[in-house]
Amino acid sequence: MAEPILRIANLRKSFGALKVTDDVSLDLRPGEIHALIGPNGAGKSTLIHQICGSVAPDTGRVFFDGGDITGLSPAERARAGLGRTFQVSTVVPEFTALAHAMLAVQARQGTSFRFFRPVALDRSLREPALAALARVGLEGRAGVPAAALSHGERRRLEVALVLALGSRALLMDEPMAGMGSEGSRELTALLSELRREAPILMVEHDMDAVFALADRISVLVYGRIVATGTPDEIRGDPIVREAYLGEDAA
Ligand SMILES: Nc1ncnc2c1ncn2[C@@H]1O[C@H](COP(=O)(O)OP(=O)(O)OP(=O)(O)O)[C@@H](O)[C@H]1O
Repeated sequence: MAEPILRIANLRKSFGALKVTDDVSLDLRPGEIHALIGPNGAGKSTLIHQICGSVAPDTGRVFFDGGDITGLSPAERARAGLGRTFQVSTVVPEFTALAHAMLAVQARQGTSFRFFRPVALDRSLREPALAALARVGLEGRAGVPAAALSHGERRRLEVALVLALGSRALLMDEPMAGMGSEGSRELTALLSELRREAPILMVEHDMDAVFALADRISVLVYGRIVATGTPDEIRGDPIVREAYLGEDAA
C-alpha cells in the first residue's frame, strides 16, 4: 500500500474543559478521497484547522510528505503543497476568475510584487492560470468577475486556485454546502477526477456525496474517531449507526 501523503498522529485539542479533538490519528493516501463525517459540534472543522495550521494542537503531530509540519504556519504548509479551499467570495469580488488564478500562480512562483511588469500582461502567469481554469471547466468564464460567477462556479474557482498554487493534497471543509443538485453533481464529478492529482481530505455533511465519492470514511463523535473504513464498512458498522447515521443508513 502506498505511503500516506498526510498523517495525523494523536492530535489533542481542548477549549477549556471541552475536549474537541481527543487523540485523533488518521491518514490520507495518494489517489484517495477520505471523508470525515460526524454530528454537529463533533470537532471536524477544528481538526481541519489544526491540519492546515490555523489552530495549534495541544499535543500530537502532523506529517506531510514525510516531513513533520506541526510547527509550520498555514502559509508555510500551503507552500509545502498542502492546499485548503477557501471562499473566493471573501477575496476580491471585482477581480475576474483569471485574475484570481494568475495571483495564485504568482504566489506559487514566489514573486509577490512585480512593479514593472503588470500582472495582466504576464504570459508566464496567464498560461498556467488558464490551464487551472480549464482543469475545472471554467475556461469560458475567465473574464468574469468572481462576484458574477454562480455559487457552483465559485466553488470550482476555489479548486482551480488550489491547483494553481501547486497543492499536492487538499483539505476541504464542506465543499458541497449551499450547492443545488446540478452543482453538486458537477462538483462530485470534478472531485472524483481530481483525487488522482491531489488526494482530498474533506469534511462533508452531504451523505450522498460522501458515499458516492469517498474511498474511506472516518467518523468523528465528540472529538474521537469511532470508525474508519470503506463506505460499505461504515454503512454496516453498528457503532456508527448508533452514534451517527441512524436508520437512514440502511
Ligand atoms: N475557538 C473556540 N473556542 C471555544 N470553543 C470552540 C472553538 N472552536 C470550536 N469550539 C467548539 O468546539 C466544538 C467543535 O466545533 P467544530 O466547529 O470543530 O465542530 P464541527 O464538527 O465542525 O461542527 P459542524 O458540523 O456543526 O460544523 C463545538 O462545541 C464548538 O463550539
